[in-house]
Amino acid sequence: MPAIKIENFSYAYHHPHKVLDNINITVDQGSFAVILGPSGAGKTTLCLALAGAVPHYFGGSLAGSVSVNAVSAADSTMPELAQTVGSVLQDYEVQLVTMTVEEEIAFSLENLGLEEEKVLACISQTLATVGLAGYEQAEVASLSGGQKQRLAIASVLAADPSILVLDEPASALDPEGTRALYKLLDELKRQKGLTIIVVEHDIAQVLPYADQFILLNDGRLIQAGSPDAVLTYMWTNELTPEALPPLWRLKLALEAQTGLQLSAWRTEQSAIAELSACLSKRGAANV
Ligand SMILES: Nc1ncnc2c1ncn2[C@@H]1O[C@H](COP(=O)(O)OP(=O)(O)OP(=O)(O)O)[C@@H](O)[C@H]1O
Repeated sequence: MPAIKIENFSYAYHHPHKVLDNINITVDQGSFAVILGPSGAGKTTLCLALAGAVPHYFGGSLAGSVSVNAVSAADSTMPELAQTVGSVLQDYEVQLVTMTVEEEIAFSLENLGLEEEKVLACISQTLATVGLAGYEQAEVASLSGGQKQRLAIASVLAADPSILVLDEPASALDPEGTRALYKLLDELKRQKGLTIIVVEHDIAQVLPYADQFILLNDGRLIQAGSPDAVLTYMWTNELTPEALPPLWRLKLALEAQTGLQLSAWRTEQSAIAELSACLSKRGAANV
C-alpha cells in the first residue's frame, strides 16, 4: 500500500482556474519525496490537499482523489488526518502558540487524551528526537529559527504520524541549519520509517536524501520519478535549468561534450571520487 496515492486530482480555489490539473502521483511508504516547481506551480496547494485543508478549510471545487494510507483525505476530518499526516507550514512560526517548549508539545497531545505520565514521557522523547532534549522549560520566543523549526516538527511528531509534509521548511534557515534539518528528516525516515514530503527550491540540499522528485508547473505534473530521471528531464527539455544543482549542470554538460556516462551524483564527494577515477584512468592510458 503506498503512503500517498493521488489520482486524477484537480482543484480550483474560488475561481474557475484549476491550480492543480489532473495530478497522478504515488509516494511509497518510508520514502523521501520532494515537490519541485516554479512559483505558482501548485506545490503549497498540493501540501494543503495532503493535510485536508484543501478542501476542508479552503473550500473550492475538486475532482479525483487524494488518499493517505488508502484513506480518502476528502472523506476524513482534518483532526483525523493529522494523526496520519503531520504538516509543517511554510510560515511554521504561526504553528507555535504557547509560552514554553514543553507546553507546545503538551498542547498537541491534549487532543489525543494521553494520561499525564505518558504526556511527560512523550514530551521528552519527542524533543530528543528533534535534538531539543533539555529545552522543556525554554521560552519558545528565545529559540533560534532552526530550533523553532525543530519544535514545529516535534509538535506534529507528537501525534505519531506516519507521513510528514513540510512546505519550504528551510526558507528561513541558514545553510548550516538547512543541512541539519535535512539530516534530521533523513534520520526520521531511516529510524522511524516516516514518509517525508517536502517542497524545496534548492535541489542541492535534498539531493543526497531524496528518493523521488515530483516536478509541477502551472498546476500540472510534468514528471515524477527518481531524482536522476527528473533532473535529466529538466536538462534535456530546458525546463527551469537554472534550478538544476551546479553539480548536475557540470555532470550533464560533461556527458554531452565527452560522451562519458557518469553515475547519478548525489554529493560533491561522489562527483570528486568519480572524476578522479576517470582522470587517473585517462592518465594511465596516456602513459
Ligand atoms: N487561498 C487561495 N485562494 C485563491 N488562489 C490561491 C490561494 N492560494 C494560492 N492560490 C493560487 O493558486 C496557484 C498555486 O499557488 P501555490 O501557492 O499552491 O503555488 P506554489 O507552487 O506553492 O508557489 P510558491 O512557490 O510561490 O509558494 C497560484 O496561482 C496562487 O495565486
